[in-house]
Amino acid sequence: MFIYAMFQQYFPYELRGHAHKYTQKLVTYFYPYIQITFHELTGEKLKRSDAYFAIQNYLADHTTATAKRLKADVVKGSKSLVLTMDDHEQVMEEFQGIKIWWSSNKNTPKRPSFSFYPKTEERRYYTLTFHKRYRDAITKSYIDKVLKDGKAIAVRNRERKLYTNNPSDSWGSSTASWSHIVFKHPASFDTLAIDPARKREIMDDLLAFSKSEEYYARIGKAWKRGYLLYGPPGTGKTTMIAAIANFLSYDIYDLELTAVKDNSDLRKLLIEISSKAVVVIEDIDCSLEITGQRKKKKKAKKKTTKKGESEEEKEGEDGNESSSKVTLSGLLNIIDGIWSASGGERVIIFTTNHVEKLDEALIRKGRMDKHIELSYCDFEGFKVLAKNYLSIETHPLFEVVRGLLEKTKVSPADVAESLMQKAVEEDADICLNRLIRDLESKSAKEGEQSKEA
Ligand SMILES: Nc1ncnc2c1ncn2[C@@H]1O[C@H](COP(=O)(O)OP(=O)(O)OP(=O)(O)O)[C@@H](O)[C@H]1O
Repeated sequence: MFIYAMFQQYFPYELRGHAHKYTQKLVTYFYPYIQITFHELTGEKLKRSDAYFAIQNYLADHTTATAKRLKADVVKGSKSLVLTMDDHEQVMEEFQGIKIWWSSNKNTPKRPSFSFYPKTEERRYYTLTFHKRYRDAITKSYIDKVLKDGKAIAVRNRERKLYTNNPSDSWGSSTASWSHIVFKHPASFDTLAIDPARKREIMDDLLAFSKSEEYYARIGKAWKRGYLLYGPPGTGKTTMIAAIANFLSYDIYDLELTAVKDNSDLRKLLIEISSKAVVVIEDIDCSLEITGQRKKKKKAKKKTTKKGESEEEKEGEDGNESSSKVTLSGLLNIIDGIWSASGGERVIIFTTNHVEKLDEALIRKGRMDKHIELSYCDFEGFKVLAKNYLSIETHPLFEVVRGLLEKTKVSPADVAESLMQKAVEEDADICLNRLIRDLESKSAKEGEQSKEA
């Protein structure tokens, strides 16, 4: 390594193309090895390239040899622990049978530098060394792979955010904007109580979407995918949204349409949404003006129903009209139009308990590409919940539960509530028996109701 340093000083040969692309210096010698250095950049320069940080992530995550010798360190701006290489530490890895050496170093400037952008005392850099006969494989494939993987690891490890929109008022004193908190929801596809085959299908769909940047560009479509989640209350729509965001490592933008004054404020909010985002509009049927059809139905109904109902419906309409003037066409124009021009990896999700009330234009394929019905708890769903809540996969009482679930309509939320331990001494038997009692009483009630009807 000493020899490299000497040659680097006296016989440097820079490949400018690569130097620009990777913020690197590629140096070759009479010696058969090539070295590339990737410098830590600060200030404005950092925006141009984050190659150094991508490599840092890659080395911490990928190099098995490194992993044993890594030390825990806290990376700037993040509270999560990240493993990094020690100064002057060297690790070796193999890529397609090619040996590659990475080393971590630092420079301390001898003289203070005067610059518009403040500089840190020390400058860190990674050096990559390999035999010059593999120059093409390394510069064309390996470095790209490292940078891509390193960036993906950064996305996975970053602190994600849950954004909600602040109400904008109709007098213009407050404008539409987002507030955020750290998003930490434990939901995952593993803990989601739905049919395993459907779960796999949704995960495959999401995965394919997240890897399809080039495909979307080629077919000339905006890189977005729409999901419509519908089903009765407590069947897991919100939980699935959290699981999707966790699965893709995206931020969530929870858009409350009734708090948006008009289409122009909606446009402002949607334009601000970053890439890698799940945009959620929950209970879309409750956001009036969006459901044009529902309004028409209500008006027709008013003439035929008794006085009390008619007044109640009128109240609902007026209330919603005064709170938001967002229209269906406004929402669609922004999603289809502006987003298409702005690129970026976004999943948009609408949820509703009443899919039949939604305007066809809103949920047609191409806008809401995937319609997912979440329904009452079946035996497969119950088994997932039993595993989540009681850590059991079988039990003699499972068969009783299966029989009751076949004749009772109960949401996963209700099943989860019955299964939940209410005291430390409660074991699986107690919780399952409680569930059985609850299911029996629900089934009896449903029987009585159907007799009355
Ligand atoms: N399919 C499911 N898998 C796992 N847990 C579930 C599922 N459905 C419901 N739950 C549990 O029930 C609670 C309520 O579910 P959730 O809020 O996701 O339902 P929802 O369909 O969004 O309801 P609503 O339509 O009322 O908003 C969750 O906190 C979760 O613990």
